[in-house]
Amino acid sequence: MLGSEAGHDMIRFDRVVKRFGDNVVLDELDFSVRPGERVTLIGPSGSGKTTILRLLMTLERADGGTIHVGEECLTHVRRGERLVPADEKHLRRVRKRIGMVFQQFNLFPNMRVLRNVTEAPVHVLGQSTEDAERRARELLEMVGLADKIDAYPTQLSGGQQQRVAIARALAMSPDVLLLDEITSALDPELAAEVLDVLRDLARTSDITMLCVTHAMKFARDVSHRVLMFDRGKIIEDKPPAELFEKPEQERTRKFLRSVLEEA
Ligand SMILES: Nc1ncnc2c1ncn2[C@@H]1O[C@H](COP(=O)(O)OP(=O)(O)OP(=O)(O)O)[C@@H](O)[C@H]1O
Repeated sequence: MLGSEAGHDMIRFDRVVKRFGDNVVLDELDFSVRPGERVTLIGPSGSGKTTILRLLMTLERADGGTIHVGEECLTHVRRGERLVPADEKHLRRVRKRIGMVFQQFNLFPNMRVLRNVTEAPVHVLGQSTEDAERRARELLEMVGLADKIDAYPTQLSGGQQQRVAIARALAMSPDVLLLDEITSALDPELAAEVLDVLRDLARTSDITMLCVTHAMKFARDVSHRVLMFDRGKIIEDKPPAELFEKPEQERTRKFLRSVLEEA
């Protein structure tokens, strides 16, 4: 399925297969996320959650199936009547539409905060420095760091660095924001600051978000849907209140108990 046939989903996986050697991590996985929806992936370590985000970032290639982001197919391009695997040029174009925030902030250490946020809009999207800086200041204000624009990343706390990373991802005006365990490297107090920013973002914008987290409170407060993964398959897909209060599967109950014990 390609282009407009993909319908109205913002993210769509159709029978996606991903293997690492003999390890079949995703086995014909289907799922979709609608525009503006915030979806959280939960599940035990090794169940394939990060692999899904990496496929969307085109950091990994699928071994089978198709992935769409909006109208764009990430996995294939059409050549005449044929579908062929997407080439690097196509991937570069699609990648711009996807924002990602990682556990380990990954800021440019030699650049001040403002430049961290303007770098990609200027060099990848071709925005003027003036426009990019205006937008960066707005975003840094939104994440509560208007007074840190001249600081270097090492002068900031982990929570502040992560908030810069969120502003940096949003500066590209992505269609989709992917968040991979973004609070796991932070102390609870700093994690709370980051989660507050995301709660605000969820309240004030209609950006589509796909998150992997062990922070169940965040999943509950921010998501429209929570998908429980086990061994590369979705075993429950429900609004958070329902999933957390009335999990149907024993596997989900066991996982939720283990996460609560850790907290
Ligand atoms: N680059 C790689 N090479 C080989 N195996 C990999 C690679 N990346 C992931 N895997 C394997 O794929 C499986 C799924 O990993 P993935 O990181 O997606 O799980 P996860 O659900 O995100 O786990 P966690 O909660 O620990 O981050 C694991 O068995 C992992 O060992």
